[in-house]
Amino acid sequence: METKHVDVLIIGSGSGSKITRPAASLGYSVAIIEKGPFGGTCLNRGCIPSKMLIHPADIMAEIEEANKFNITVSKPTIDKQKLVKRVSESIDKDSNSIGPMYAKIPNLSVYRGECKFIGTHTVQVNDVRVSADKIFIVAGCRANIPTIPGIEGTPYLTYAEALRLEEQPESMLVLGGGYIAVELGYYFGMTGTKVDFAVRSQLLSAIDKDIRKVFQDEFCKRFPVHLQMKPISVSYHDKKFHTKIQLKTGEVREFVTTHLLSAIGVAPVTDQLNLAAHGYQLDCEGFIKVDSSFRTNIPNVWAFGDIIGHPMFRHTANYQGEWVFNSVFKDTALQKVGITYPPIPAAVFSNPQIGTVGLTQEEAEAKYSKVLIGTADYPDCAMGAALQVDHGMVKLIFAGDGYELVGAHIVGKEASTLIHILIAYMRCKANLEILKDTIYIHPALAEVVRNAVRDAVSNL
Ligand SMILES: Cc1cc2nc3c(=O)[nH]c(=O)nc-3n(C[C@H](O)[C@H](O)[C@H](O)COP(=O)(O)OP(=O)(O)OC[C@H]3O[C@@H](n4cnc5c(N)ncnc54)[C@H](O)[C@@H]3O)c2cc1C
Ligand SMILES: NC(=O)c1ccc[n+]([C@@H]2O[C@H](COP(=O)([O-])OP(=O)(O)OC[C@H]3O[C@@H](n4cnc5c(N)ncnc54)[C@H](O)[C@@H]3O)[C@@H](O)[C@H]2O)c1
Repeated sequence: METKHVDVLIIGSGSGSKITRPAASLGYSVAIIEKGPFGGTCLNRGCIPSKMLIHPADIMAEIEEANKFNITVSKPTIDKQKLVKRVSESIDKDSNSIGPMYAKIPNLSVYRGECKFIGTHTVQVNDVRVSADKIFIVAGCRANIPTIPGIEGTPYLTYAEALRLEEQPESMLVLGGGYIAVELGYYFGMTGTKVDFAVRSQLLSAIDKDIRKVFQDEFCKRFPVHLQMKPISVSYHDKKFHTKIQLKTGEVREFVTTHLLSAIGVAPVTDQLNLAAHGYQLDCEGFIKVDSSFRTNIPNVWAFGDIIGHPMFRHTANYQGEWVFNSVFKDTALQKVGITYPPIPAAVFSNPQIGTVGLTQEEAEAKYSKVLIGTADYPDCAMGAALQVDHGMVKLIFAGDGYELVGAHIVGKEASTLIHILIAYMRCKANLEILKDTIYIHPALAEVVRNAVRDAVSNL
């Protein structure tokens, strides 16, 4: 068995990349271990391919609505095989460019394979034992395995397979109502597949209730969504899934579909890493417990990204990685202080889109005695009329004596972009007065933000 000792070991090449090259460029001996393609979930089976596939779905949705603008378009067709091939090739090219880039760094050793801990500071990958002075565990999550009776052994899809599926599914049942369900289900639904959604509770439960309601109302106009259902059983024969679901009414319905997409959350890969056996503290769901400086309970071992739990976004994992690098290798006093996050935003790239930052109304009301809400609807602003939208909403939440902006939520066209005005305002701790004393471009869609501010003022 070969052994190797390095200064710095990183497990996972997703946001682990925030440590790998920067640490090597400081002259440390560095090792990176990756079991899959370089670039992690976001590049290979997450953010990037999903958005490259959702964009054509958005085009299909625009075409569907073309008649609103007196444009007649004949029914569009989509070459699914070419679309998915193009997306996969583009991603593989990016991912394959990382290895040669790493190979040029003399003090960086690269190990391809699944590693597991065999000591607190030692892992085994293939037939090599690697130990390190400093270890960064950035190994992410995998899709949750559904436990519905009969599903085991059937060719159900998770996001990883769904994003590479070149064939055109005739019909699909989507299990789940979170981010992946509404994004990938929308993609399939708009590109030729008959999609039904089976949701345990409601769509996007973490989103502010008013925003969620607009989303749910619109989404349910497009697709059959079965809320508060309970899966009973799955069987697969004659190339069809037979999924029995108990609906809210108590009725048990069988859905017969060519495809079944399971989108019921993700779980950390801490079991595969054998962490508990070596004294690493995990929470009840298996995520690594870290303090506010991302230190695990084992000295000189840090963890960040999806493997430490919510929020699980690439932008937060990257932010954490940059903070960890800076605080461990540069401004070390920060390790004693811990991270203070700026406002954390998120977007749902479905239809309608959602952009959100800060507290929901429920969270704000639980935290502050004084809460002021302002809302405005897209159709009531000039650009809303030009776009002929019949839905869309901005909701602003101000709190405290000075009415600081503590939450902002948007559902509707361009929500993932529009929310950035409010991310910046929140980052600068802007209050109602500042948002009111701002000139918003006329007649940009951002005027709907101005209208929500005016509504808050009228509610004072
Ligand atoms: C379908 C989908 C769409 C998404 N869309 C968005 C989006 O639009 N915006 C957004 O912000 N986030 C999105 N996310 C979430 C985002 O992808 C994750 O939050 C982010 O990738 C987490 O980064 P990470 O570095 O923590 O983990 P990962 O990117 O998962 O990296 C972990 C790496 O560790 C490797 N690894 C694991 N175990 C081992 C082992 N034992 N040995 C060696 N290597 C190992 C894995 O192969 C992987 O490459 C999406 C996720 C999915 C699934
Ligand atoms: N746009 C984005 O930023 C984006 C997009 C996709 C994924 N993501 C990230 O990836 C993570 C995983 O996404 P996800 O959609 O799988 O998870 P999620 O946590 O968003 O949603 C999981 C859904 O599955 C349901 N569920 C859970 N267990 C179930 C069970 N046993 N039976 C039936 N339903 C069940 C939940 O009620 C929920 O509706 C998200 O938390 C998010 O952080 C982000």
